[in-house]
Amino acid sequence: MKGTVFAVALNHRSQIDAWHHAFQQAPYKTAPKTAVWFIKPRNTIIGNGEAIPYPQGETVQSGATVALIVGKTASKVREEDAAQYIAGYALANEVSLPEESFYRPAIKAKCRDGFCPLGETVALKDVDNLTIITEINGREADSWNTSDLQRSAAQLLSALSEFATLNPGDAILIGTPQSRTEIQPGDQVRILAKGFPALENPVVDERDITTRKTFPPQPHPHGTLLALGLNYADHASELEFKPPEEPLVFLKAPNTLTGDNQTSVRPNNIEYMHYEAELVVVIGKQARNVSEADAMDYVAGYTVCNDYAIRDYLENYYRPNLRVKSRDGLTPMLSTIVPKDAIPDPQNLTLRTFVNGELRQQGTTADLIFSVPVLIAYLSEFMTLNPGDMIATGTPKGLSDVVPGDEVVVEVEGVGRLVNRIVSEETAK
Ligand SMILES: O=C(O)C/C(=C\C=C(/O)C(=O)O)C(=O)O
Ligand SMILES: [Mg+2]
Repeated sequence: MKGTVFAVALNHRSQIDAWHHAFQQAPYKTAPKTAVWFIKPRNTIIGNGEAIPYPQGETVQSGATVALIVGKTASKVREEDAAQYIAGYALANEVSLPEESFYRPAIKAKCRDGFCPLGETVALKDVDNLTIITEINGREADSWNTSDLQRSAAQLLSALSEFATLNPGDAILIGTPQSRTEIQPGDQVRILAKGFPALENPVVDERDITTRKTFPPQPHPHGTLLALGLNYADHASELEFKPPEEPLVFLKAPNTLTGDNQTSVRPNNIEYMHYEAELVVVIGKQARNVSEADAMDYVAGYTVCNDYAIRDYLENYYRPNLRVKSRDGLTPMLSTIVPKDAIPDPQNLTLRTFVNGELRQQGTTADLIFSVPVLIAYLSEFMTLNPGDMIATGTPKGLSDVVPGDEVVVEVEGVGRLVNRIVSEETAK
């Protein structure tokens, strides 16, 4: 799979029923109004026949589904035109630990190594009434029909392309029912649907997997972009949150990246477009189960990003939804990496944001709740970090709204200074 694998949560009617009570809780007290997106990063993707690694002591659930495969660059596509942008479909398995909450992106449940088997692409016209069967060790364990989805594949492509340009090879997993099939080491998981070759994967205790997928050491910015929410206590309290007890990690797709001296679009009819100055750590060497003490050996260097958020679009589900944080061009990042050795102490750098020359945000990485080594140890405990992967470490207090015409400069001491200008949707056309 050469593209980004997007996935949608809560798209099956049985999930809406099962989570009904949770949706009524504060602060939103309503079901999600828009599709709830997340990403299956590159460490999760495996092919037909490859082993699904089973993390010891966890419950693992198979989630048979279909992936829509994008065939042509798609931006703001209408539902009725969606078919022109679809190359075909492939069977997929959205493997997950049980979903205990839809409040956070559940990276630990969904983004483990090998948790997204993907089959061969088939040029089918649509998958709107497709029965998907899961067999475990040759016996049928589950069956569901795509007609029970809330949004069809065409509707999903249209909704996602509204804020994220999709490229050929990108995929969208169209959803799974609430009930999933538990799998165990030694199981053979087979997914079947009419018109598709079977997708078959053995489940293997992850301690028995000796080879890990490597990726070419692509230059920044093509790795997986992980980002921290609320990693500075002063910023958490500014948003009226308690500081987190565990890192709150979410993912951003490549469509959101742009460079220095570029423009970013403020959507019409919103109130909160917030800049976020962040130190970005770039991984230099494959990291899995790395201790805090060794973590810095895996760092190539540092760069700077502006993790813009359209906070109007926050919903209380898989927060923050990609619609808030992964919009086209809304993550400016410097293309230069300052080597690790040039920054003796990444835990003592000043971050600043200037809007039209006025200092609006200032903080120091000394206030990071979870430090760089802690984050690398935390992530590598359940996923392989590869060269080129990036960790945006979060932003300190000092958010304010920015509007078309504003020049926004974010800087991290010793690492760099990144300039961006805000434009309106009309100017961007
Ligand atoms: O968006 C929010 O309200 C908080 C948040 C993410 C915050 C950051 O990106 C950050 O602190 O840098 C969230 O995950 O909900
Ligand atoms: Mg941020």
